[in-house]
Formats: sequence, structure tokens, C-alpha cells
Amino acid sequence: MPEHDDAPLERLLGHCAALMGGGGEAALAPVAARALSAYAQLDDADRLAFFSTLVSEYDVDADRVRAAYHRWDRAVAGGAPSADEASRLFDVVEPSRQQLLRRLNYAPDGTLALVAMRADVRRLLPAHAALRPLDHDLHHLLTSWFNRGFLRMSEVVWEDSAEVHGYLLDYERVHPMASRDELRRRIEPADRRVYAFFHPATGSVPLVFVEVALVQGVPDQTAALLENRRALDPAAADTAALYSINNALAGLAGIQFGSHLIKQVIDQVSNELPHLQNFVTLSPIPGFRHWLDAAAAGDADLSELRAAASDPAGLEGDVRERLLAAVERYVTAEQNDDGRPVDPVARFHLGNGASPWRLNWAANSSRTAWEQSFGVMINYRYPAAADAQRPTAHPMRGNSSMDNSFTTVYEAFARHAAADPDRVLFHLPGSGTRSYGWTLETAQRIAARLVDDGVVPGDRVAAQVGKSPEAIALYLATLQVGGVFLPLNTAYTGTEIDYFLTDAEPRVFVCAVETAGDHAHRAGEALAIETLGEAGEGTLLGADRRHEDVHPAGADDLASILYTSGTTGRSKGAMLTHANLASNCAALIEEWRYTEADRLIHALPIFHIHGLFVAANMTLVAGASMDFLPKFDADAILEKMADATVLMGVPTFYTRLLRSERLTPAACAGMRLFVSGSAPLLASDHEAFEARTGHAILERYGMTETGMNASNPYEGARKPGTVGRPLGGVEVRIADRETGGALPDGEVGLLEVRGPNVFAGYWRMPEKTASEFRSDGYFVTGDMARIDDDGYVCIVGRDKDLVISGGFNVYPKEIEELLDARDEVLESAVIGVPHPDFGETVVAVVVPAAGREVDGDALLAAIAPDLARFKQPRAVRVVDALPRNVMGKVQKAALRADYGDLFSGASA
Ligand SMILES: CC(C)(COP(=O)(O)OP(=O)(O)OC[C@H]1O[C@@H](n2cnc3c(N)ncnc32)[C@H](O)[C@@H]1OP(=O)(O)O)[C@@H](O)C(=O)NCCC(=O)NCCSC(=O)CC(=O)O
Repeated sequence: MPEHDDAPLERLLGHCAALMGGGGEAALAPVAARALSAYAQLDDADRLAFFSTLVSEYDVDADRVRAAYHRWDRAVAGGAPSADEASRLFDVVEPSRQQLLRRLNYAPDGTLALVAMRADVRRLLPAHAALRPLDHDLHHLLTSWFNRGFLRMSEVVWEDSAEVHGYLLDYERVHPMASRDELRRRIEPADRRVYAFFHPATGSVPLVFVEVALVQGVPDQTAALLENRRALDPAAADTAALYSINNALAGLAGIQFGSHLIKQVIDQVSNELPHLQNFVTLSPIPGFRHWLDAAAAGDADLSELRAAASDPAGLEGDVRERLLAAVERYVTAEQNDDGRPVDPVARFHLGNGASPWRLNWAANSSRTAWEQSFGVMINYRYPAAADAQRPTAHPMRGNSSMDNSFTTVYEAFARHAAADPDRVLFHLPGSGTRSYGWTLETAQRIAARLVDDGVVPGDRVAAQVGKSPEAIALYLATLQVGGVFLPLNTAYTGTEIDYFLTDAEPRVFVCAVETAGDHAHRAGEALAIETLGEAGEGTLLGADRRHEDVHPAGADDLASILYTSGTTGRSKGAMLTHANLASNCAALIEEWRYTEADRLIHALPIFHIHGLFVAANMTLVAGASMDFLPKFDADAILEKMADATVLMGVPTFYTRLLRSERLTPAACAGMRLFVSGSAPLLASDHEAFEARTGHAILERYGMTETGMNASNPYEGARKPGTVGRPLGGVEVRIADRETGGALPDGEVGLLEVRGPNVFAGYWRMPEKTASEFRSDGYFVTGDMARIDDDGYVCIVGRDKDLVISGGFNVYPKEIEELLDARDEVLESAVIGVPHPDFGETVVAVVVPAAGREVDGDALLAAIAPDLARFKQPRAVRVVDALPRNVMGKVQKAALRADYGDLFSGASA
């Protein structure tokens, strides 16, 4: 080779030796600059030689490590290790090339040159694995130099320098740009933004840049975002689409800037445009086809799908559906050993707090998109800034989840109110009534108050109030203004309320007039407190105007969050969308032939799905009326039967009615339907009720997360001990508990459901949400069931450790945690045992701490302030030890057997 080709490498190595020779920073900086300029002249062969020298010659010195270790070890053995020995050891285990690289960084623009050097290393790495230690050192150094705290975000505008624009043109890889004109279309229009992150050491080079489009509706096509079009007025947009996110410098691959960059972009956009509702991406799925190719080798279905998909003309109908299902599985379920998604883009967004939202068929017609994922793209959805958690959900297949062609519960109610304002909605105890028109006006007055309190769409409105027509108007008002209704059990204590308010961060909390004093301390900048009494008194109705605007809710917008106790002790907020409520209500109205002629006896609480989203929603949507009773009262119900047509209740209602002598065929003569749900109805109660009244109770099955799933038929056999067939639009299947594989009819397994009724996920618990869904969108209910020969679902037990007391769910963990926190308790196990009135009730089995005694009553009194009454154990049993299996797990089944008849003799 001619001498001048060798010279730069030799010069470089000479400079490196000089740099390691010592000297102050001022003296070394020019040497470093000369070294980097020599490096810039190297070709790949020389680079490889240089890198190999760094690996072999600038490594750790084994003798020095050994010597330092022995000194340290001796000092430790002698009982007097000093900080000196430890730091000496620390210094010598670092390869000397790290010091060399740090000194190269003394050169002006040294950091950028070292980032470029790492890009070279990474390019050569696949063929030269021996360079890995060098890459590791560079990664280590760059990670600390590019600490997130040094990054500065700014919006790139058309007036910025050509240099910055040039970088964007060069580094845009998601949707490459052919010209400055194209760049201009992404920067200049009012509905387009580019945000870039800069670092002091790399000057005007944007390390990461994010391109944002302000649009109406969640986008499903890249072409629509990139084409030349008239700009949309940002005030008319409802969605910010982050459609291109680029890491500019290959040398920074794998350097985590933290999860805040995207959040910072979202904060910036939503500060400027607070009305935006959706923050989404339209992202590629780069690894899908590669994964399909590999996975097809061991999977006959995928192999067949891969073959079918190889012909672009055949990508219709069934193949398309199956491909989308496979993409969904790839994005949501396929994980690396570290539990993170295999797809790099999914890893990035899910790691940053987004959720997979929707798959879009034929979203990108570029060749790359075709080669990566058959042109399928995905929207990930980010929580909005103000509303730190927008809905998270499993992806919905096939461009369909944003279908707005449906009527919300509020709209259906408002139509009845407008068409026939005098129609009675509430029959109150005594002879009072409230009309649809009154309810609409009351809701509008409450809406005015909510708006004055600062409620904007997406804000939560929490309520712990007694049952009254005004409380229903509050629910309607919340929906009207686009809020998310969060009803709370009136039995919850202050400690429990603290948790819900902290977790849900509502804008407004409405409490009972008499508890206002207890909650006054919660009021502040972020939370307004209002009061509402059972007679309609309180501050909530204080507005002297009506707010008539109706927020146009989208199908996927949240309508409500309902908290259910958690298996881990932390209550989970189930997020229900407008489409969840509307679709479920429509299915029930049809199934139970519910019409405006119906008059419902409503004796349920209105803070749960049964009383609010089944009973009240059906009435509001059908234009029917209801006898609105404050709570269950057998005599009051029997009285109302004279005028009513339908009763909806939990099994305790029927157990108690059966105890009344007034329950006769004559008393029920005008009734057409008795519905039971929320807990299993004893087959014996079903039979006794039919024998006494001639009415077969219609048992149905639902849960907070799904609304109603199945129902015995209105016409046809209502079979005791079953919950009937799936409702229209709802799919159910029985799955093997271990493998998740589908089981044939007749076998017992986990009941799983899918359909428009299934919730959008748990509030701020994306991992919990993900763990409760199968990759194909089925929600795992936790109930064990089988399907009989007629297709009826029979619930045979529960997989989850849940107690259902009088229709209220109670998770033992929450109570065990309170018991275990007591000094006198070593450990505890809480179980549900049969109870003649509540179906099941809560019992605590407690082991005292060493040398301590447990007094059951005192223990219950101690935990009572933190626990709603219905969750409090009805009995405490003190034992020496809890029964455990060989794995050490408490055997609750054994405890249930031991204490199962604790209440069998009790009268309710
Ligand atoms: C069963 C009930 C009628 C019983 O209420 P009552 O007010 O009549 O009870 P009571 O007057 O006899 O009260 C006796 C004592 O028990 C307490 N208590 C009240 N309800 C209780 C319950 N469910 N479990 C345990 N304790 C309960 C009271 O505080 C009181 O405490 P003390 O001893 O201190 O006096 C009521 O709990 C109820 O309406 N439950 C319905 C719950 C519901 O709507 N669930 C739907 C969830 S939605 C869902 O699950 C999905 C689906 O529907 O599919």
C-alpha cells in the first residue's frame, strides 16, 4: 500500500499514545483534535485495525487488577478496608480505552465525532464480533454524556437554518422526503409541527425529532398525512398524530433518552391546544413479516397463512382477518426473554406508556411497509397531558374502532326528553314523579356547574351521593359535557375515598351534604368539591343557568370508570366507553323486550353496573319509567308490583322476597319479568320462586369489566343454575386454564368474552390490562364455566380469589393486608363462606403474633375505619397456623371446608 494511505492510522495511534501519556486538558485538546482528524481519513480496513488495537492494547491490565484486588482483599480480611483500596480496584477494572475515549472528547466537536465512531463500530460489528467490548465502552460513555437532562426540545420552524433543515431531510427514515418542498409541507402549515431534541455537545444536529399532524379522527392512512392538502384549522382538530419519530444518529442506537421525550411533545401540543382529545401514532410494524417467516416454521396455521398471504391478490376476507389477528398477536403478545415486545417500535411506544389501539389495513402503500407488514400500520395511543391517562385498550382489528355511527345513552335519553318532556321517568316513594323534561333541565343546570368547575371532556367527575333523581341527572350531566362518571359506593370510608380520588384525579368530587365537612380538606386547585343531598339540596344545583351544549362523544371515548376491588389489594378502575354502554344497553333492551311501556322497580344502588348501566340506562334509552326506591325493602317492592312490570335485583332480593308471606301469584300478576344477576342465584330459590309466583326468574351474567355477557332467554327455557346464552354481539369461549387453548362444549375451563361490551382497560394499569386479555382480544373473566348441550353457559366457580356478598365484590387481599398490618397479627387468610342472606359472607382466619392474643371484636373494630361495612368480616377465627400446601401457599379451600357452615344456622 502507498505510504500516505498508512499514515493516518499510524498518526492516529501515535496521538492516542500521546493522549494516554498525560498532561492537562488544555495541552491534550489539540492532540485529541489531531487524532480525530486522522481518524476521519481512515478507510474501513484502517478503522477495523484501529478498533482492534483499542480492544487488544487498551484493555484492562490483568496484573494491575489482580494486585489491586489482593490489596483490597487483604484490607477486608484485616477488618480495615479503606476507601482507597476500593477506588483503586474500581479504577483498574476499567479498560484504559475508556480513558482514551474521554480524552478524545477534549477535541472541539469531539462528542459528535465519537458518536460517528460508534456508528462505524456498529456497522462493522456484525462481521467482527471481537469489537463488542469497544461498542460496550462507547455505549457506556455515551449513555452518561447523553443523559436526558441535557436535551432541549424546540419546534423546528421554516425560518430555522438550512443546516437544521438539511439534517431533517437526511435523517428522516420513516417517511423519507424527496425535496425541501416536501419538508416545508411538514413544517409550515398550521396543522403540522416538527419537534426536535438537541444536545449542547452536538449543536444543531437534532438527536430525535417527532413530526405531528393535527387532524380530525384517528388517522388510518399515511398518504392522507403526507399529501399536499389545505391546512386544517387547529381549532377544528381533535387528534394529534405523531406520524414520524426518528433517531437521527446511528451512533446513539440503544442509548435510552428516557421515556419523557414523547410525553414532552404531547405536553407541548396539548398546552397549546387543550381541546385535543387523542394523542396517537400511526406507526410501522417493522418486524412482523420477519417474525411470521420464523414463526411459520413451527406453526402449521401460521405457515398456511404465510403461504396464503404471499399472493397480494389473495389478501381479502378470511386471509386478511387472520393476518390482522397474527399482527395483533405479534404486537401485543410476542415478547423477548426480558418480557418486552419483540417489535422494536412496539417496544418503544409501549415502554413509553402508550397502548396499542387499532390496526389499519392497507395503511401504507410503500414497498417498505409492504415488506415489513403487508402495508398494515398501527395506532398507538398515548395518555393526554392534562388527562394523564386516556383509555388504554387492546387493539381493535380492522379500521373499525372509531365508528361514530351510534347513539349514546345520553343522546337517546335527550331525544325522549325533547319529544315528550312530560313523560314520567321517576316514580318516587309517596306519589311524586319526575319527568324526562325535568331530568333534562336538571342535568343542564348541573352541567353548567360542572363547566364552571372547569370540567372539560375527558375529566373525571366522582360522586359519592345517595340515591335520587338528581344523582341520575348528575350522571347524565357528566356525559353531556364529555366527562367521565366515577360513581362511588356510599359505604366507602375516608381511607377508601382517598385512594380513589388520588388514583382517578377527578376534576370534581360530589359528596353528600352531611359529609361535606369530612371532605373539605380535599378541595383545591385541582379538585372542586360539590354537595348533593337525597332531596336535591346542596351546591351542585347552585347554577342559575343551563348549559345546553352537548359534547359529541366518540364511540371509544370514556363514559365511566367503575372501581372493582383488586386481587392485589389495589382497586382497579374499569374504563367503560360510550360504545360499551350503548351497545350493551341495546342488546339487553332487545333480549328482554324492554319498551317505553315498562315500569321498572329500581331498588338497587346506582353506583354499580347493575343499578346504573343495566337498570337505569335501559330505562333512559327505552323511554320507560322506574319506581325509584332508595334501597331494598321487601314490602315496598311488593307494593310497587301492583303498577310495575319488571324487577331487577341481586339474589338476596329474591331470597328475602321469598321470606315474605305477601309474595303470591296475585301480588305478581301485573309483572312480566324478574331478573337476577351480580351473584349466583341458588337453583332452589329459582324453583321456589317459580312455585310461589308462577314466574321463572331470568338469570343473566355480567361483570363490571364487561357489562352483561349472557342471559337466559325471554322466550324459551330459563334454566336454573345457568346464565343462558351470549347476548347479541358477544362472543364467549371456554379456555384451558393453563394453556389458554379453546375447550370443547361440556368441558370446564376459564370463561372468556369478546365483544363491543368489553371495557377499554384498567385505568392507569396497562400491564394489568394486558395480562387480562388474550392476544385475540378475549377478556379473561376469571370465572370457571362450561357450555351445555343447548349452548347455555353454566358458571361453576371462580378462578379469582373473590367473595361476592349480597352482590358486592370483595377481594380478600385488601382485608388481609389490613389485618396483617396489625401488631397482634402474624398472618391472616380471608375467605368467603355461604350465608343465608348475602349468598356469601366474609370470614377472617387469623394467626396471632408470637406472645400476643387476638380478640376478634377488637381486631374488627381496629380495621373498620378503613373498610366499607360490606367488606368487613362477619366472623374472626383464631388459629395456630394456616393450612399450607407443599409450595407454602395457603389452602383456602381447606379453610372454606372448615368454616363453611359457620352461618348455616344463622337467620338473616
Ligand atoms: C343485598 C342488599 C340489598 C343488602 O342491603 P341492605 O341495606 O338491605 O342490608 P341490611 O339493611 O340488611 O344491612 C345489614 C348489614 O349488612 C351491611 N350490608 C349491606 N349490604 C351488604 C352486603 N351486600 N354484604 C355485606 N354486608 C352488607 C349493612 O351495612 C348492615 O351492616 P350493620 O350490620 O353494620 O348494620 C344490598 O347490599 C344491595 O342492594 N346489594 C346490591 C349490590 C349491587 O348492586 N351489586 C351489583 C354490582 S354490579 C355486578 O356485580 C355486575 C353484574 O351485575 O353482573
